Amino acid sequence: MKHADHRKGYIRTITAVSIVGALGLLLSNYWLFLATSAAIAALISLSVGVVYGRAGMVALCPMAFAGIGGWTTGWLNLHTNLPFLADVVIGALAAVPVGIAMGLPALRLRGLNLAAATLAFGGAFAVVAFDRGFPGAAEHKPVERPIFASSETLYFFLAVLMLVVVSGLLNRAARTAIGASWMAVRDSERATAALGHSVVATKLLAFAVSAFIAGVGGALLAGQLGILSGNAFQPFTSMVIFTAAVAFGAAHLEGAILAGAATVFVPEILRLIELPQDIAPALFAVAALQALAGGEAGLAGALRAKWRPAPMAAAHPDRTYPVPSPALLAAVTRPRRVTDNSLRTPPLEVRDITVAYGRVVALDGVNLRVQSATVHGLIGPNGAGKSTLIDVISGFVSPTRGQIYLDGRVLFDVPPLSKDLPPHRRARKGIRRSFQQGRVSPSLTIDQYLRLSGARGSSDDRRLSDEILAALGCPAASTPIGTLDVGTRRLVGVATTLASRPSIVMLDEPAAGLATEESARLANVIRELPERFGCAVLLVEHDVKMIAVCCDEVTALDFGRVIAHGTPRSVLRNPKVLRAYLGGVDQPSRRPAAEVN
Ligand SMILES: Nc1ncnc2c1ncn2[C@@H]1O[C@H](COP(=O)(O)OP(=O)(O)OP(=O)(O)O)[C@@H](O)[C@H]1O
Repeated sequence: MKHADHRKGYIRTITAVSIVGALGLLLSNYWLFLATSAAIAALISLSVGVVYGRAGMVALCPMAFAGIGGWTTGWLNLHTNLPFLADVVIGALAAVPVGIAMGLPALRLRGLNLAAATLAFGGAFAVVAFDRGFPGAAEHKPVERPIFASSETLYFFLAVLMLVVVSGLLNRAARTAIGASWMAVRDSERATAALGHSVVATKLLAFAVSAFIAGVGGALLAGQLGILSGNAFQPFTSMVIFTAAVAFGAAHLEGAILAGAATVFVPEILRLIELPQDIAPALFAVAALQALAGGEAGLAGALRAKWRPAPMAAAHPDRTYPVPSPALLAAVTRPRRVTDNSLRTPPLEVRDITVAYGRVVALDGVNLRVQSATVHGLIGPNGAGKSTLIDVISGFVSPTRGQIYLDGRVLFDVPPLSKDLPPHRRARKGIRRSFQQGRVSPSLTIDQYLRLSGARGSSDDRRLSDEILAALGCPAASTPIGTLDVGTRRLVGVATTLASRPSIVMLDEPAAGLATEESARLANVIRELPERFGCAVLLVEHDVKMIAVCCDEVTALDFGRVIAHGTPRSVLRNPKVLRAYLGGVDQPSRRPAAEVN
């Protein structure tokens, strides 16, 4: 299989090199000039592919970043003796701080609002910086090309080489946790943070990389045209590149090439057949809408799905799991300090947690302790405060009062000492959770998801996580998550959580939406987690059967207060719990915050 893949790869490479070589040698200077423009436009489309295609943020200012790259390269070429390629790299780097600054609105804005902000930024930059003229324009001093790329043919080869190098680096990045975090943040920011990644850093890095790539495009444009004009970097050009990138799917190299070629050759063809060139942007906009109707991957994504169908998950009808090896158990269980006292330290304890959403008191002085290597159930009717408690522990909601202890150490304390760690830092400390809506990123393979979780760093980590996948009956790591059924995705979520060696695993209604049979299988897995992997589990579930089967201890909440705690049997028979689930005339109404004390 691998051999066949290698052979296909060689054939593709030889074909591509032959086509580029033939174009370079056979085309006239005029068509070569256009082909070079297309390669540069493809590079700028790749930059859109990073920030939109991968990270899902609508940024309409790629030409502003390209303009900074072009301006800086022109200035360096005019005023220093640095080699051309150094000018290009420094020019692209100059776009990075502006890219990061442009990423700041993306931390708060999304969709149309972000599009409007970035478009306005591109417009302002064009007026303030580019319309005043590029270096060398006033003196009519063009940027000097390097000797190795002095002719149109050689410059075309240089532009194509840059495109291939940048695309290769992006493909490599896609296989790391950073690349996976871009895709994950597009699917769910909360889930990305819960896996230990800062959403702020992930988004800003996507903007920085995108600005760098567009900056390389602008720098190459400076070498191609010699003297740049502000016309090339207007917001309208940004929108044309963006729509073409969306239509063709510029997250992939082939999509970026098609987008680059379309933005250059479609207007040219329209001119040759004596139609107005201005039709081209409208055509791209229609194509982009068409592509968005079929998903966000564009034409290239759709063709990839057709020609390279994702491997389907191997079926695990009976899910009989191999017993984990002692080495696996030792590796997964967090090393604890070996004193008698620390052996009794509960992995998670919350005291007096109080949360109010305006006048609604969601949690009112909740105390809960999850003992080492146990499953602790958290039950209660709708609105009892279960998810809020998990949100508080994982850092998504700040309580007004209370303390959280992780492995006996203070994680959060209000008042008097306020220690508040953001969700991604809590995840790195060993608090891992799932979400009610099941946010295991469908854009990633299991392997990428494990990387995102920090569970594929070393070869030992890889062996461990593969063994955990097998132990839970999950498919192989290369399987795309998008091809898995809901139940298997949940198991992948649990496996990923375990592979990151957490102190505490919090599962928020893992059986929601599962068929009875799937739910029973999942219950078996959860019940065995402490024994098989030595971890502690906090399980929020409405499925009473699952609670009875899985849990060592249960805490029941109602109206944000603990109404019962003990063994599953005692809690599930407790009259207060029965009343809370069945409702009744003696149910207290939810009291406003002002009345709590
Ligand atoms: N963001 C919010 N703003 C205002 N009120 C909220 C918010 N989130 C939750 N609440 C309220 O807090 C209370 C507790 O909600 P929570 O989602 O924690 O309950 P739950 O026990 O998890 O319910 P379910 O079983 O339906 O998921 C509810 O009254 C809910 O309406």
